[in-house]
Amino acid sequence: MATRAPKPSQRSGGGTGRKPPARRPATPPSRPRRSTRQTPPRQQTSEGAVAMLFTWLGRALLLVWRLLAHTVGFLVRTVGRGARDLDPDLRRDGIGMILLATGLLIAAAVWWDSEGPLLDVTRTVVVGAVGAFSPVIPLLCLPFAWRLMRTPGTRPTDSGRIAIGSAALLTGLLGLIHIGHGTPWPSAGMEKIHKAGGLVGFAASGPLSLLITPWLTGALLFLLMLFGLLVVTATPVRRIPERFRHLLSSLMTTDASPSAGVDILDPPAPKTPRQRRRTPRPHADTETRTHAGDHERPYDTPVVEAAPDPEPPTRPDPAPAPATAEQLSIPTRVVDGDYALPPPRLLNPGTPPKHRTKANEAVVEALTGVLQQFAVDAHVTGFTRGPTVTRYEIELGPAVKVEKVTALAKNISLAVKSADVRILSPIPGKSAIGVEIPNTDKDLVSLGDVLRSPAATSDDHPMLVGLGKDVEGTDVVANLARMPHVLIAGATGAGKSTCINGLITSIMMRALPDEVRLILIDPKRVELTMYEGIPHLITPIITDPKKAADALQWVVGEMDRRYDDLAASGFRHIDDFNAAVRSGELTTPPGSEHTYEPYPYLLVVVDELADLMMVAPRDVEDAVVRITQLARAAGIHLVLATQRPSVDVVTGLIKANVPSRLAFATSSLSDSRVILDQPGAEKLVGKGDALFLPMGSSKPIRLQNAWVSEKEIRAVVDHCKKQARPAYREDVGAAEAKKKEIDEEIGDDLDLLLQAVELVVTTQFGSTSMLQRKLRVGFAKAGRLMDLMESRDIVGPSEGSKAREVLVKPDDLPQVLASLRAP
Ligand SMILES: Nc1ncnc2c1ncn2[C@@H]1O[C@H](COP(=O)(O)OP(=O)(O)OP(=O)(O)O)[C@@H](O)[C@H]1O
Repeated sequence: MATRAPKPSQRSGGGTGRKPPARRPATPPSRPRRSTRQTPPRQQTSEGAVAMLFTWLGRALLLVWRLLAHTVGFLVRTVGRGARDLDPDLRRDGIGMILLATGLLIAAAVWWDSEGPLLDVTRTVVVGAVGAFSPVIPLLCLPFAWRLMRTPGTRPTDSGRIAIGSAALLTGLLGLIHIGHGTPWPSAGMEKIHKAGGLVGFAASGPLSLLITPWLTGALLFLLMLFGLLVVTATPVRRIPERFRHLLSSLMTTDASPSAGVDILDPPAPKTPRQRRRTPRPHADTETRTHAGDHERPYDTPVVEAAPDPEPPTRPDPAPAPATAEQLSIPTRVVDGDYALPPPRLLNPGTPPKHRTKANEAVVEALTGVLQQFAVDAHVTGFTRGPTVTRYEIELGPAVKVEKVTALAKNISLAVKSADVRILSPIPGKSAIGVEIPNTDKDLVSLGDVLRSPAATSDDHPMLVGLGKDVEGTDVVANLARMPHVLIAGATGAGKSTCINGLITSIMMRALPDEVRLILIDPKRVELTMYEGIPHLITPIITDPKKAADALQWVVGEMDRRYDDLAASGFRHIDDFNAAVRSGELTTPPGSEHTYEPYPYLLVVVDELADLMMVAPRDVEDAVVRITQLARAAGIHLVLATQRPSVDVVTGLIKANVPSRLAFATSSLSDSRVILDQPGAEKLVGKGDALFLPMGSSKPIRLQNAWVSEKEIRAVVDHCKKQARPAYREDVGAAEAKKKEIDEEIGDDLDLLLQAVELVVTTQFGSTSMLQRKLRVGFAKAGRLMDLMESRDIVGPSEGSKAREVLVKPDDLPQVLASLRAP
C-alpha cells in the first residue's frame, strides 16, 4: 500500500511561510518528531589523514564530473530545444536509435577490434572505464533501446530512476569484478586495470579496500548492486516478497504481467480451447475481487456474499424435455476446430504507477496549511496515491469534531486549486478522514495490465472483466455473471463508452464464443459498430430501437426456454446444468427429439437505454424487469448504459432490479442520486474516474476505469474474426415479436374488438383512454383490446403517453374487419 507519512516539516507547515496560528494545536506525544542528528566527535586517528585525502580526491572528481556533465548537458539542451516540439513517441524512438548506434559503435570497437580514430577513442574510453565488462556493454544497449521504443508513455521520472539504478548496479558489479582480480591500482599499469573492473571498478573498490579491507568493501558493493536492482525494478524492500510472488505466479500462469518486469517480452501463447475447458465455479456468491499482488493486505473492496443456495442441486433422472422447449436456442458450435484466444500482447501496458510525486507533497503542505490557518487540531498523517486521485488521510486530535474538517471542504478546494475534492468521513476501516484530490500528474491504467494482473489470471471464469484500479492502485476485476446485471451511467465524455469497450474486449480476450454469446444494442450507431462480425455475436449489432425492444422480448423468450430445460432436468442454475451435460450425466431419454447441450452465457449490452425508453418505454421496462428478476440462474446478464440517468430512463422498477451500478462523472448531484442513491458522482473528474457500487454494497469504490484504445480493440476483433465466423439467429428481434400475439384467443371480445378497430381506424387515433370512454370499458379491457390490435398490425407499439400510430387506413377497414370475423 502506498501510504506514507509526510515529512514532519510538512506537518508543521514550516515551509508555507504563513503566519503561525493564534492557537497552535498540540502535537500528540505519539507523533514522531523531527530527529535531531547527533554529529559524532571526530576521531583523530592515523586513518584520518588518509580519509581526508580521499575526501578531497572524491570532491575533485565530483567537480570534474559536474563540469563535464554541464558541458554535455548544455550541448544536449541546445539540440533538445528543437527536439522539444517533436512528438514524444518520435523523441523516444530517436533516443532509442542513438542508443542502438552507440551499441553498434562499441561492439565494433570492442568485439571486432575495428580500426578508425573514432573507434580507437571509443575502445580507450569504454575499456578504460569498465575493463573486463566492456564486451557486455553493446548487449545492454539493446534492451534499453527496445524498452524506450516499445513502451509508450515512459515518463522522464522512470528514465531517471532506471538510469540511477543501473549506475548503482554497474558500479557495484565493476567494483566486485575489480576485487575479484586482486584490486590492481593504476600504478601497476593500465593493462591490469583493463583486465579487471576498469577505472570505475577501481574507483569503487580500490581506495575503500585500503580503508576497510577488500572483504568488507565487497559486501558493501554487493549491497550497492542490490540497491541498484531494486531501484531499476521500482521495488521497495518491503515489496520484495510480493514481487517474487508476482514473478512466480506469472511463471506459473500463461500470461506475463508487465508489473513483474517482463513488459518487453511477448507473453506466452494463450491456452488452447481444450486447456481452457473449465469446471464452472459455484455461482451462489457474488464477488468483486481486487488484487494488489498481496493478499495479506486488507483491502477496502467489499467481497459481497449473496445468500447461498439453501440446498445443493439435486441430480434427478433425466425427465422428458418439455414439449414447449425448443432445441437449444443458441447455436453453440460456432467454433470449428481449435479456437485460440487473442494473445495478451495485443493489449498495451499502461504507465507504471507512481507512489509519491512532488505534486502530492505540495498538496500535503496545502492541507496542513489550511488546518493550521483555521486552528483545527488535525494532521495529515499519510496518503495513498491512485492513478487518478490521491486519498490524503487526516487524523483528528482529541475532542475535535469531524465537522471542523468537513466544513473546510471549500477552503481545501481553494488551497489545492481543484473543484473536485471529495471528503470521506471516515475512510472505511480507518479512524481517519479521507480527502480525495485529483492528481495533476495522472497515471494511465490500461486494460491490458488489469487483465494480466493476478486478480484476473487467477480466475478463468469467462465472464470476468477488467474494470480498472482503485485509489490504492489495486487491480479491480468483476465477474459479470455474479453482478448479475449492471447499470452504467455518466455524463457525455465521462468514459462510459470506454468502459463498455473494456467489458466487451475483456470477454473477447477471455471467453470462447461457445462460452459467452453477445447481443449488442447500439441505437447511437457509432459506439459498437467495430464489433460487427465477431463470433461471439448471435445477431448483427442492433441499431434500430424498435428492433432492440423486440430483441429484449426475444431474450425473455430465451430465458423462459432455459428455465423450461432447468425445470425438466431438475437443476437450479445453468452452471450446474452445463456441468451435468458436459460430464454426460444429463441426457435426454432415448427417442426424444430434444437434446441437451451446454448453454453459453448470454450478455446483452445496451448502449443508450434512453433511446430505447423513448421508443417503447413500457415494453422495454417490462422486458428489462423480467430479465433482471429471473435471468441470473439462466446465465443471462444485462449491461445497461445511459448518459441520461433521469428517472424517466432509469425508472424505479429498473433501478430496483439492476443491483450493481457504475457511475462515471455526472453533471448534477441529482443524477448521482439516481444512479448510486447517494451523492459523489458529481465530484468525479471524468475520463474514466468512476464510483463502483457492487451488488449488496452501500459504499461505492472509487476506481480509474481501464483504458483500451480503438487500435487495440481492432486488433482483438481481427483476431477473433479470423478464428471463427458468427452463427446468427435469424429470429432475434423479429420472430420473437410474433410472441406478442399474446392474445391469440379473442374469445368473447370479438364484438368489442370489432368496435374498437372501427373506432381507431376511422378516427386514426390509437388511444387507450378513448377506447375506455367511447366503449365504456375499464382500463384493463381497453389495454387488452389495444394489444389485440397491435398483434394484428392494426396499431403500432406503445409510445408511452402518446397515442399509438394507426397502421390501417380507413379504406382498408372492411377488409380488416372481415379477416377478424373469419374463423
Ligand atoms: N479509462 C480512461 N482512461 C483514460 N482516458 C479516458 C478513459 N475513459 C475515457 N477517457 C477519455 O475521455 C474521452 C471520452 O470518453 P468516452 O468516449 O468513453 O466517454 P463517453 O462517456 O462514452 O462519452 P459519450 O457519451 O459522448 O460517448 C476519451 O476520448 C478519452 O480521452
